[in-house]
Amino acid sequence: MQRQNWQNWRHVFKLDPDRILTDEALEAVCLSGSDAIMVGGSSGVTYDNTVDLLSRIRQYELPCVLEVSALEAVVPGFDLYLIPMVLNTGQSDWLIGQHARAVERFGYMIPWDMLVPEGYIVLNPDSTVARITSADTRLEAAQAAAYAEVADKLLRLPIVYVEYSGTFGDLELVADVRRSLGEARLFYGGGIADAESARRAAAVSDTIVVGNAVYTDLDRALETVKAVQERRMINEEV
Ligand SMILES: CC(C)=CCC/C(C)=C/CC/C(C)=C/CC/C(C)=C/CC/C(C)=C/CC/C(C)=C/CC/C(C)=C/COP(=O)(O)OP(=O)(O)O
Ligand SMILES: O=P(O)(O)OC[C@@H](O)CO
Ligand SMILES: [Mg+2]
Repeated sequence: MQRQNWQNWRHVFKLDPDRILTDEALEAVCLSGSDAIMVGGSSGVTYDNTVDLLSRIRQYELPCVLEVSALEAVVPGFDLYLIPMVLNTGQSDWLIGQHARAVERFGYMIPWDMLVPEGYIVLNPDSTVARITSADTRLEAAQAAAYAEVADKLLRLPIVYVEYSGTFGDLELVADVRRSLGEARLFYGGGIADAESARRAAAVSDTIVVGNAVYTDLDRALETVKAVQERRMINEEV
């Protein structure tokens, strides 16, 4: 069980149970040297397609965590469960309402030490996640940093996730968010498609998340792992 290690992750691939990935592609992803696989998506995620993807990933040794986006698709057998809470949503359901219903439903079955909450700041207005959660994506850097500070210092969430799903984000904003954090780790996701974008995003965050590129240009997606590892080696030498 690898559940304690998430704080050291520098690179994660996010795989969507609702999208098709060949066995060869999955093998390349799982043997790439990435720190973990996160299973998740904001739509079309079901119990069956999540079980299917988990069982395929389990042929490999790397940690596999579920980012819960739908109550009916919570599947046992993952190493950890990441629980998104959208900080800049217009509807409290996506901040805490669905969570309360999950607790009503799963009750005493919840292994709390396997759950890690993530404070999401959703910033691409054209993403499915922004539409579903009615996120206020027009935040200035100072506003995003303030949300992050609340998450870190007041709510004490261990992860702040700057989510630009589908597009490469404003890295100056991301850097401002990072400066506002104390204990929380900063996850960045959105539009990382090659070594260069991975390097740039990794310079202003703790963990980078690569999703779409796996499905659109796998070879370049795989280069993102090496880019982050090179950076890690340089940091360890300094
Ligand atoms: C025994 C055992 C294992 C029991 C299970 C214990 C457990 C884990 C219980 C659940 C506890 C709990 C509190 C659950 C929360 C339930 C829930 C549904 C919360 C809401 C989460 C939320 C805010 C979802 C909104 C969407 C979101 C933020 C999804 C994250 C993934 C994401 C952003 C994907 C990218 O999406 P998109 O922009 O759409 O990109 P694609 O179009 O490419 O997909
Ligand atoms: O799909 P991309 O744009 O790589 O984004 C990754 C991840 O942050 C999505 O939740
Ligand atoms: Mg999806």
